Amino acid sequence: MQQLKCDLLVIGAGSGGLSVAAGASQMGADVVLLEGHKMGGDCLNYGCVPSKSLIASAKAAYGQGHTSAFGVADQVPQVDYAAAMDHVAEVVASIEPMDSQERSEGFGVKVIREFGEFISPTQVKAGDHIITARRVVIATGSSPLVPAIPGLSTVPYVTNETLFDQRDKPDHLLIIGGGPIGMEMAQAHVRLGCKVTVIEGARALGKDDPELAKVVLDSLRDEGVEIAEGAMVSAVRGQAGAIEVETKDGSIFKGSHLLMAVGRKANTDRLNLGVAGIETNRAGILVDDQLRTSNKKVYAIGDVAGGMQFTHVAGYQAGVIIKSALFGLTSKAKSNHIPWTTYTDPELAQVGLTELQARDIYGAKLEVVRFDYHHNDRALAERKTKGFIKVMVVKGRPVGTSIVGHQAGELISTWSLALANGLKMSQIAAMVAPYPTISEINKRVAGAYFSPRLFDSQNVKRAVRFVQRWIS
Ligand SMILES: Cc1cc2nc3c(=O)[nH]c(=O)nc-3n(C[C@H](O)[C@H](O)[C@H](O)COP(=O)(O)OP(=O)(O)OC[C@H]3O[C@@H](n4cnc5c(N)ncnc54)[C@H](O)[C@@H]3O)c2cc1C
Ligand SMILES: NC(=O)c1ccc[n+]([C@@H]2O[C@H](COP(=O)([O-])OP(=O)(O)OC[C@H]3O[C@@H](n4cnc5c(N)ncnc54)[C@H](O)[C@@H]3O)[C@@H](O)[C@H]2O)c1
Repeated sequence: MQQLKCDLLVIGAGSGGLSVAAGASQMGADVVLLEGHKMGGDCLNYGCVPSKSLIASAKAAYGQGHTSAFGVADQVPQVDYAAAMDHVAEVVASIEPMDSQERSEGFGVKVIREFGEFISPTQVKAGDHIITARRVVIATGSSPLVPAIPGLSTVPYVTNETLFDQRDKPDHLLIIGGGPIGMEMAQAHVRLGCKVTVIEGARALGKDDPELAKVVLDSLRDEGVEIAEGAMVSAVRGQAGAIEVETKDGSIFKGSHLLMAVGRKANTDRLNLGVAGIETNRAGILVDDQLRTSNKKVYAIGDVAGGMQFTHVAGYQAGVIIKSALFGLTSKAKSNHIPWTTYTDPELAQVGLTELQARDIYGAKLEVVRFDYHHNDRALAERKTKGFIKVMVVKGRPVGTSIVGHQAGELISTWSLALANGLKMSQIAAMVAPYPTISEINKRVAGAYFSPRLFDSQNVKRAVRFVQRWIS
């Protein structure tokens, strides 16, 4: 056994772990990073990158069939599913160097390609190394949850970890779960020429404002995706090419392939957390607002910490703990300014409170302002007029923003900035956006907040009449 000592031991080289290790090492800490599987974790290998790359193929296919409104004849897209998946693999490969062992080593990090497990509150064993660290960061991510549905273990199915290895185009893809994975992959596959059925036990896109989710779901249905909601799966049977999914009410859905997308399970199994006094619940490792576990020398970040499960959250949390682990400063993680986007077409983006949440908290003090895409000139030029923004405002400051429409994921960052810094609607209204851009929507919705105050106010009208009498 080789004994190692370090300032910071990071377990898991995904979105969170890579950021902590690189940041801490470049600031002078002695860092060891463990990775038992692929460098880059879920986001690079099985998550964000492959899914957005496949969505890009699907968008290209859809685009070919929808050009006539622009004066260019529609084409029937000739989709080569295997080639689309090869494009996905190429994109992953092009990003791999950014997350590689060599890059981390370039920052001075010692990388050990082994799974780690605690053998004491401050010691972790990885292969033939025992590492003693001043502070440990657990960033081991999550895996697809595969529930014990009767019959599931007897049929072939894919998860996000195997979907992108597939080269045979599914004739009819059944997807269990209508969350972001299910809905993004449903639209991608229908656009690539597959029949698609989504079977969702509750409400599809259930974490988002239902008014906005409906715009996305209607679009997907218009494109041919069958979406069954309130359809909890109770049994699965069949064989490759002929799969049947049964729901609690006795409905049966038939398809050729099956994708399981029913949520995530925190990667804690291999860690031997008990020996380190680290507590967990169903969602993952329990952390306080400084991301410390019940063992105060150990932090947990990213998906394994059971909160919002996004790459940008893991990256943000990495920054939070670097401050406290390296400089001993109190550093708290906030969540009110964390946005998320589901990359369907139209996109669906949220930051802060939804309308329902804001109404629960603020009641009559809440004002909701809206602006529709069809009033935006660029959206009209591009024929992307579906969608709207709504901003929840309390005493002149936004407390949440929801956007459904073209580039919603790009537009939402402005509102994260506003929430992170407690900006007022007047500060958003003071911004000037270039004409004609989709981003004018952000300014116009702030304008919509002030319009009734300016244009419907008798006081303003009286003041203008008064001043006009006196100026020459
Ligand atoms: C299909 C899909 C699409 C997604 N799309 C988006 C998106 O568009 N935008 C977005 O923000 N998020 C997206 N996500 C979520 C995003 O991928 C995760 O939130 C993010 O990867 C979490 O980062 P992490 O560092 O917590 O974990 P990971 O990136 O998963 O890294 C964890 C690493 O730890 C390693 N590991 C586990 N146990 C051990 C151990 N004991 N010892 C050593 N190493 C270990 C694993 O092998 C892995 O490499 C998507 C997820 C999926 C599944
Ligand atoms: N664009 C993005 O940022 C993006 C994209 C994909 C995934 N992600 C991340 O990955 C996480 C996981 O995504 P997900 O879609 O797997 O999970 P999810 O938890 O968001 O959705 C899973 C869905 O499956 C349903 N379900 C569970 N059991 C079922 C059953 N037996 N029968 C029918 N339906 C059932 C649930 O009601 C839920 O709606 C997301 O929460 C998100 O954090 C992010």
